[in-house]
Amino acid sequence: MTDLSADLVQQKQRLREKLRFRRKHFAANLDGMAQLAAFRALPAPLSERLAGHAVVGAYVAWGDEPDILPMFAGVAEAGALALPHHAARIDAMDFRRWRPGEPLEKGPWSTQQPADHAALVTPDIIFCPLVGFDRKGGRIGQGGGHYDRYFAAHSGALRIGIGWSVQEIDATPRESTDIALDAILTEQEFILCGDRL
Ligand SMILES: Nc1nc2c(c(=O)[nH]1)N(C=O)[C@@H](CNc1ccc(C(=O)N[C@@H](CCC(=O)O)C(=O)O)cc1)CN2
Ligand SMILES: Nc1ncnc2c1ncn2[C@@H]1O[C@H](COP(=O)(O)OP(=O)(O)OP(=O)(O)O)[C@@H](O)[C@H]1O
Repeated sequence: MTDLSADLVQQKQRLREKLRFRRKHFAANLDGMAQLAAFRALPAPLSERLAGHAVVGAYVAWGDEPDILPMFAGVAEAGALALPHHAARIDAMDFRRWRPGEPLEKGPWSTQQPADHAALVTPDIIFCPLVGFDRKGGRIGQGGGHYDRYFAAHSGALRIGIGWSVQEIDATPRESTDIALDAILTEQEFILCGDRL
């Protein structure tokens, strides 16, 4: 690792700690009505994409992440919802189909995931949880590089970041392996980045 990339990794780690703290306090102070209203409706450009039976990659909220599954109730009933899955910590992240009523299991990173025998699918559009973001589509995740590697291997899938508005920063330190988001959805706005949507 060069000194420059070591420095970027350190900068990102410091930002992650600060942003997780902000996210925790924001989520703890959201009142019940605000919780109910947040992330319940898809912005028009996204619902148009989903109408064509696109396979949607979402996630089961963990800790203070926004819960987005209610937004995809119809998609899930139609059998077009996929969730991240890890066979083991050393294995790459993939996506498995999941329908309401099917079991979820605790994965090797403690997140809830479909059973190991669930069908492997490739989402057309991926909603990924953020630790931090900027308006140009820069993203800070958990730090494992799992989404970065998945995005690199599946560059055709649309990438939508999900976060609370307080997770915004002016600019995220960018490593060569970072892949920009196409859009970001917060409880307040839908931010388009790039020209794929
Ligand atoms: N809800 C949700 N599901 C998800 C993710 C996520 O961030 N949120 N993932 C996103 O990749 C994948 C799971 N992978 C994860 C990898 C690392 C950590 C994490 O918090 N790591 C801690 C250290 C944990 C440890 O070493 O024990 C950290 O980086 O501080 C979380 C999830 C797939 N599913
Ligand atoms: N396409 C890739 N191929 C190989 N290594 C990668 C790739 N993408 C990321 N990495 C590695 O993963 C490390 C962590 O990446 P980064 O700090 O960007 O994580 P993150 O984006 O916060 O996490 P995630 O992608 O899981 O949400 C990077 O320093 C890099 O070494």
